[in-house]
Amino acid sequence: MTDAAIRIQSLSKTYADGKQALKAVDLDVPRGQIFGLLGPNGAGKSTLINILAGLVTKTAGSVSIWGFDIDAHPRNAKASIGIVPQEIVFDPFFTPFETLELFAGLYGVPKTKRRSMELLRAVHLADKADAYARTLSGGMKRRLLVAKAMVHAPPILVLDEPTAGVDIELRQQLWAYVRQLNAEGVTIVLTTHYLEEAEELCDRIAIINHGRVIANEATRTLVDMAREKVIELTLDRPIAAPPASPLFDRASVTGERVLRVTYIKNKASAADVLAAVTGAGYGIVDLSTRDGDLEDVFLNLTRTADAA
Ligand SMILES: Nc1ncnc2c1ncn2[C@@H]1O[C@H](COP(=O)(O)OP(=O)(O)OP(=O)(O)O)[C@@H](O)[C@H]1O
Repeated sequence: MTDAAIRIQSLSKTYADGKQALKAVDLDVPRGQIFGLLGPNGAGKSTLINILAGLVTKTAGSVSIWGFDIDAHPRNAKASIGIVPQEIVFDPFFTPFETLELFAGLYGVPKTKRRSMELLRAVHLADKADAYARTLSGGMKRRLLVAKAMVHAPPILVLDEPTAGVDIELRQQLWAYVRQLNAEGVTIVLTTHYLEEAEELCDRIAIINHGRVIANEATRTLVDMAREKVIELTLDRPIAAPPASPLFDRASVTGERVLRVTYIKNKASAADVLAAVTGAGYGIVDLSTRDGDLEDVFLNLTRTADAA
C-alpha cells in the first residue's frame, strides 16, 4: 500500500478535438496534507480533478486514490474521495437536508451512519436545513457542496476553485472548516487562483502549466524560490529620481523621501542596496523589506516553462 493519498503516474489526457490537456503528469499527494494545485486558466487542473472524480476518462497513465487504482477498483477509489466541483449544480427542489440524505443514500451510507445535520452545522447551514436550495445564496450553496462531498466521510476531499464568488467572511468560514477536517485527518486537495491563500493554507503546492507539472514543493521551499526581494527606504531628505545601480533590478521613488528598490536575492543583498543608496549621498532613516511571494515564484516558473 502506497503512503500517498493520491498517486498519479504518467497521466495524459487528449480530448476528442486533439487538445492535450495533460501531458505525462506525475504527482503524489501525501496523506494528511493540505495540497494546493495552482495554475493559470486552461492549465489542466479541472481535467485532472475530473479524472479523479471519474467524470473524464484518461488517455494514458495510472491514478490511484487511497491505494485503489481507478481502473481496477473504481468503487473503492470513488468511495475514498469527495469532490467539491467548480460549478454549482443542485436540484433546486430539495432542501439542504434532503440533498445530503439523498447523496448519502447514493453512496450507500446506512441511515444510522448518516450525519446530515452534523455536516450542516459544520458548514453553518443548520438553520437552512429545510429551506429550498434555490433560496440559498451563492456562498451557502458552495458550503452545501462541501457538506455534500463529505456525506460518505471520505479520507480525501478535493475542492476545485472553492472560493470563486465567495465573499471574504464566508471564505474564512470555509477555510476554517477545511482546516478542521484536515486536523481530523482528512487529506485536502484544492485548486485556487488565490496564491496568497494557497501559501497560507497549503503544506505543499504543485504548479501546473500547459498540462505539465512545473513545480511540486513544500510551500516554504516554493516561497524561498521567490527570487525577488523588495526593500523600501525612508531617506533623510527628498529624492527626485532613484540612484542608478547595476545591483537594482528596479527602483522607484514612491514618496517624497521614499525609495523602493527591488533586487534579485542571489545577485545582491540588502547591505549592497543600502551601500549603494548611502554611497549616492542619502542617509537612511527607516527601512522595511518584503519577501517575494508565491505570485513572483509562479510568474518566474511559468515564464521559464513557456520559454522552454
Ligand atoms: N471537453 C473538452 N474538450 C476539449 N478541450 C477541453 C475540454 N475540456 C477542457 N479542454 C481544454 O483542455 C485544457 C485544460 O482545461 P482545464 O479546464 O483542465 O484547465 P484548468 O486549469 O482547470 O482551467 P480553469 O482554471 O480555467 O478551470 C484547456 O485548453 C481547455 O480548453
